[in-house]
Amino acid sequence: MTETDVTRTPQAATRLRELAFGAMSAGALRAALRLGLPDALGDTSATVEDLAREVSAHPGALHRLLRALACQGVFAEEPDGRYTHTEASRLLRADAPRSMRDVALWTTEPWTWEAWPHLDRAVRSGGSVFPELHGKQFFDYLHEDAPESAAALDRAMTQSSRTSAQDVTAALDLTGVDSVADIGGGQGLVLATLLERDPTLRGTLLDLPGVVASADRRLRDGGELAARATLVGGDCRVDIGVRADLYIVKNILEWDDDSTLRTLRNIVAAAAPGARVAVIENLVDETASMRFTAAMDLLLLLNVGGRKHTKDSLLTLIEQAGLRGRDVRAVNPSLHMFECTVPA
Ligand SMILES: C[S@@+](CC[C@H](N)C(=O)[O-])C[C@H]1O[C@@H](n2cnc3c(N)ncnc32)[C@H](O)[C@@H]1O
Repeated sequence: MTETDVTRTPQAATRLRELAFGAMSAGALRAALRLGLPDALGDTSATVEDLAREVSAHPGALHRLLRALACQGVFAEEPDGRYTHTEASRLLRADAPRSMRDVALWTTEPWTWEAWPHLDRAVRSGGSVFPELHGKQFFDYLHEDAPESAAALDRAMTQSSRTSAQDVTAALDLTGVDSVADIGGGQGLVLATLLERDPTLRGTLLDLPGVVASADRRLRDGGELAARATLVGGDCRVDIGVRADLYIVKNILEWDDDSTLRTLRNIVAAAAPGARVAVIENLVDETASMRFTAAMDLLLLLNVGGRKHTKDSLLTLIEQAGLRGRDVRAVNPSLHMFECTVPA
C-alpha cells in the first residue's frame, strides 16, 4: 500500500492511530482509579481545581487526564469547563451497584504491562510468556511475587461474579441436589448465593489455598453459612477429593487444554455416577461482547497459555474428559452453561 492510499482512507488511519495508543486508554483508566477520581466526583459537576485538591493532583495534569478520558466517554466536560460523570465513569465508583472498579484495576495490573510486549512471542509459541519472563507459572508468580495483584484478581472475580451470581444461581436447577461443590470458585460468592437460596443445601468451595483463606465471610468460621460450608485449599488439576451432587466449574476452564482435561477428569474421578457438572464460560463465538472476549482470550494466552473457548472446542474437551450431555444454554448475554453428567 502506498502513502497515497493511506491519505485516501483517513478514517482507517485515525482508527489505527487510536488503536496504537490503546495503552494510553488503559493507563488513563487505571490512573483515574488509583487517584480515586470516580469516587471524588459526586452527583454534581466539579471544577478541575476542586477535583485536583480532592485527589491531591496537579491541576494542569489532571485536566489533561480528564480530557483524554472524556474523549473515550469516561467523564464529560461541560461547556463551562466543569467535569461531570457519564454512565461509564459512574460504573468506576466503588459504590456503583454494578461497579467495574476492581475489574478495571485487575485488567491493568503491572504484570499486564510487562506481558503485552511479548504477545508476538506467545503467538509464535502458542503458550504463556510467564515461565520465560518470571521463571514460574502465572498463579505461582501471582501468589508468591505479586500478592497485591493476587488480591486484585480475587476482588475482580468477586465483583464480576456479583453481577452474574444471580443469573447463574437462577439458571441452576437444584432439584435432587443436596450438595454442591464450586471448583475454582474464587472467594465463594456463587456458592454463598446458592446456600442462601436453599437453606438445606451444603456446599464446598475449592480454590487455591491463598484464595480460600480470604473466602466470603459468610462461609468462614463464625459466618452465617459456615455450618453448611466446607473450604478446601488445593489444586483442582492435581486432585478434587470432593463428593457432591452438583459441581460448578465457572470461568476456570480457560487455561491450557491439558489443565482443563485434568480438572474435568478429576471431577469424574471424585464424583458418584450420575452427579451433575455445570460448566459456565464466556464463549468466544457466541457472545454479544466480542471485543471483550477476544481481548480476554489473548490475555489468557499470555498469562496461562490458555484461551476462551468456542462452543465446539469446549464440548470436545468435556467429552474427552468422559462427561456426558450436550445441553448448552445462555445464562445471560455473556455466559453459557454446559450441563453435563458423570456417566455410570
Ligand atoms: C477467573 S477466576 C474464576 C473464579 C470464580 N469461579 C468466578 O467465576 O468468579 C479463576 C479461579 O481459578 C482459581 N484457580 C487457578 N488455578 C487453580 C488451581 N490449580 N486449582 C484451583 N483453583 C485454581 C483462581 O484462584 C481463581 O479463583
